[in-house]
Amino acid sequence: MLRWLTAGESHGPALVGIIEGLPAGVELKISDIQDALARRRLGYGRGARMKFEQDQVTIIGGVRHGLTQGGPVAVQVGNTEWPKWEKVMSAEPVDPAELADSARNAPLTRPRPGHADFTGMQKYGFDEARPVLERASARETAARVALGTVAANFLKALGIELVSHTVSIARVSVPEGSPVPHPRDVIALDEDPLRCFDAETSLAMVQEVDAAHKDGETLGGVVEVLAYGLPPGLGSYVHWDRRLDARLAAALMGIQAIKGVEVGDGFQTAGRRGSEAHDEIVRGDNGTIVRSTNRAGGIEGGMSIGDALRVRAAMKPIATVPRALRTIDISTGEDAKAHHQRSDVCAVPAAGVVAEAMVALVLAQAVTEKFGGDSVEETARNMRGYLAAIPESLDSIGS
Ligand SMILES: Cc1cc2nc3c(=O)[nH]c(=O)nc-3n(C[C@H](O)[C@H](O)[C@H](O)COP(=O)(O)O)c2cc1C
Ligand SMILES: C=C(O[C@@H]1CC(C(=O)O)=C[C@@H](OP(=O)(O)O)[C@H]1O)C(=O)O
Repeated sequence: MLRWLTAGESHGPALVGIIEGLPAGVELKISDIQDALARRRLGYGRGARMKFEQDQVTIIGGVRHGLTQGGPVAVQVGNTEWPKWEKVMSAEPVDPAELADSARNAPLTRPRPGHADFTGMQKYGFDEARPVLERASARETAARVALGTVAANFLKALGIELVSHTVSIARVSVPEGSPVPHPRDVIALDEDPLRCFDAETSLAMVQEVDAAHKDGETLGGVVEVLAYGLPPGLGSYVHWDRRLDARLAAALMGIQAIKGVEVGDGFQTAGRRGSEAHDEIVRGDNGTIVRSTNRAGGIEGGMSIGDALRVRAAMKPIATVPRALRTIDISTGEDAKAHHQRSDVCAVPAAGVVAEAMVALVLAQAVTEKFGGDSVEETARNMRGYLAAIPESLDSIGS
């Protein structure tokens, strides 16, 4: 089984990710991970930290001469700001006198609504929020994107490719029925300030972010991830926790600030009549069986159907609102304004890159389950054998 874990704090020395269960022979270079991390830093509306902090990537194990070896792959993403935090975040005990004048170490006793701060303090028995926010912070998503790169490289070797894009920022959305991007569009997408595939909508999104910034506000939005080249039959209908849609939903909901997930047309489908809700099975031009539409987002019965996969995730507005929200100072019991130093106005484009990484990890897990293999060649051979044995495979419309 493919599994993965991350460790590390937002202002610690580094984040670490480990992925275990991938076959040998997956191509992986440090620059692949650096490129993915650079994409995660993009996006109009991100805060000051993204400008000065760099992600320092080291592959600690599992890769030799650019190829995975079959063992766990461990990646470290160093925080370049660590020297400023060395005392505050030291793993070793520190003499309190050394921290007495440290503004960075000032107790965070005004928990921010919308964050893990207050309940985290109650649950773990802390008298301030620093230990909570250090791990709850979405800085951790850098490690997930690093691991997602390994998964995406594995999938690519099997002809499966992913792309993500921004569908809406606050109330500004791409028009319904707009073209969806393909992985070949990723350079154009990354050049767009909001990773939006529709230039006109992107301009309106920039204005929305500017207006929110001016008003001391923050914004959320919706991202979409597409995967092309999937074989039919990943996941299963036989049990709830084998369903591919359920596993994708859990992975997407596991991203900080994601509050809703849609598969295909999702909530819109609920408002349609049955005859307009599904994807009819018809003969394509070359005689193969195809779908007339892709409303289901490439999943039926908890399984990939061989058509393009399409999932969306809705992000709430950043909770550290400059126009600070009401809270209680836990040290005094008095009414107060929530702690605020700096923050992103909008991190939706970055969330799209993180969502892409999570989808890549879930798909890689489903592929290894279905096809096994200790080398990529063995996995590919098993997949080819399976596809050859399917009497009529699907050509995907729109891929
Ligand atoms: C890529 C990304 C960047 C984020 N940046 C910030 C930020 O700068 N400030 C902030 O308050 N929250 C930020 N968040 C969101 C918080 O981490 C999140 O709202 C918090 O963990 C609580 O959300 P939850 O209730 O879903 O866990 C970001 C989330 C993501 C995915
Ligand atoms: C550091 C990252 O995102 C951070 C996520 C985050 C949060 O509360 O989730 C808060 C901000 O950090 P800080 O409070 O130190 O300014 C973001 O910059 C990153 O994405 O690499």
